[in-house]
Amino acid sequence: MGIFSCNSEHSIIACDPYNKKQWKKKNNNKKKKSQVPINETSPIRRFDYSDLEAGTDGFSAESFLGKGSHGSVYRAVLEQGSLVVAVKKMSSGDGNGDVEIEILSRIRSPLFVNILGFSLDCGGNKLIVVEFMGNGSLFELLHSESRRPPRWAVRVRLAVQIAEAVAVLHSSKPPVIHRDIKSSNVLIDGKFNARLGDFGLALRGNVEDVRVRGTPPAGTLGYIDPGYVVPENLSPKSDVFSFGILLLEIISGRNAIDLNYSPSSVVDWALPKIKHGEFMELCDARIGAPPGGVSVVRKLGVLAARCVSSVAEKRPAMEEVVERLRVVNKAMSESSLTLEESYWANEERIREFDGMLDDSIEGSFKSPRQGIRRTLSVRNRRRVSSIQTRMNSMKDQTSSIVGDRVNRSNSIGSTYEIKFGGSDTSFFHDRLWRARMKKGVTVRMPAVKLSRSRSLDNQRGYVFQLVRKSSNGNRGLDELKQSSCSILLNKEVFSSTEKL
Ligand SMILES: Nc1ncnc2c1ncn2[C@@H]1O[C@H](COP(=O)(O)OP(=O)(O)OP(=O)(O)O)[C@@H](O)[C@H]1O
Repeated sequence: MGIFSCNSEHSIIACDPYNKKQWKKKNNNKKKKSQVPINETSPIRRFDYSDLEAGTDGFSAESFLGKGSHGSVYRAVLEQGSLVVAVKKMSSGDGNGDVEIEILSRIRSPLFVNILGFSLDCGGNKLIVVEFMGNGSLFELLHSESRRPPRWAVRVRLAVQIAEAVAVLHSSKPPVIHRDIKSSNVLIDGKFNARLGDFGLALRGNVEDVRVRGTPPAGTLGYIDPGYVVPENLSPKSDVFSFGILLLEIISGRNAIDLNYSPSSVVDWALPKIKHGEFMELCDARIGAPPGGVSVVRKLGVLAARCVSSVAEKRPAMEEVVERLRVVNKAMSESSLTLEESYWANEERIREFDGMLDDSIEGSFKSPRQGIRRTLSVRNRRRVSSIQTRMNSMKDQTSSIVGDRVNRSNSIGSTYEIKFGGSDTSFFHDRLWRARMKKGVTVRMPAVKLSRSRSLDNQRGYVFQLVRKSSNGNRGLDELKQSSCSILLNKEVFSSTEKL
């Protein structure tokens, strides 16, 4: 039986002498290390080390993205700025890079952080080049104090995508078991989609395979299946266990293991609450109840509890997890669609929302010159019973968001850019938007577009600065409507960004 070694919050690997020898032999074999296991048809390429060095400014602190147990990760800008990648500089002698290259060169999916290629430095150490994920890791998203915690709609959507990624692995032939599913291995791409990454511990093959059976248990403390203590116990259900922990983390915003709490393990903390039906206590206190209320939390909590069952056979297969999460996702989006949630759905979809608000808002405007102030109101208060088909219908029709619903209507008039400022910066907490706002650049706010409506028409020549008055954590038009936002005018900027 293996001895567990643990490196703080990082991955742990259990070794027995036989395998230790095997791994050592593999890693000491320089010739072998430089032979990247790719075949003729592999989609991955070999990058020049000098290009990676130049693209990261000599692996400078500015390009540094983070450090894991297997090395450091850098952002590299290549090919005259047309290609942005992440470069994983593996610690010398780390065999996980080989595993990652081998697995990722065989399976690709938009749900993964895909490999683009590799490189070797002059010492023969491996560098892996993977897709760059512009929005950091799920761990940072959930736990960073400097970012606003993601809303429910975002959390459930990300959970669906992670589950789908794991299901793709398990259903591939032969199956792949990731063995290190955790929030820091889920990265968020530029469109705010979850991507499963870090395949350094993954195993490809059927559980009966000698190679799989001969590989010592590995994973991360807090996420690893407690039943996976000998190689023979490995199955896709170990990934299901880790996913269950991740789901509890997503629901509660709690770390898998947090010594500030008692009990420190999120499972030990959550399971009694689920058992006693105290579902709302699972919710991340920073965001409160989800749209759909207790029924949604119950579904999520019960699913997570099944995933972390101590009996592996009782855990659902990943396909079932995906199905159940999709149901929750659908139920939630039918309960309510706030503007911010729509925004988080992803930027591309939001672009499709363009024009939706035409004819739906009249402003509360205070002109610096005239000193006139009017109350913001939502003009069109029609409600529809369902928003089920909203995404499909957006491509060919323009719509309007009214309250928390989407109505289809004909778009009228043109729209204006909005300059953010003042207290409104908290409205969007996406890192990118914040960065842009910090720089004082005028950005287009996708969720609130103002038509050249009656109230605006005679006030052309201004940029509208949205000032949120609500102190209860504005979450979108629904609250925008209720909290009587006002819009201030700023002539100078508007004149250069008048029309979209
Ligand atoms: N493709 C990527 N794009 C952008 N940032 C990345 C990418 N891959 C990793 N990072 C950043 O680098 C950090 C370190 O990643 P890495 O995968 O090496 O370690 P980890 O997952 O945090 O820890 P461990 O190695 O213990 O699993 C991540 O937390 C993330 O912030």
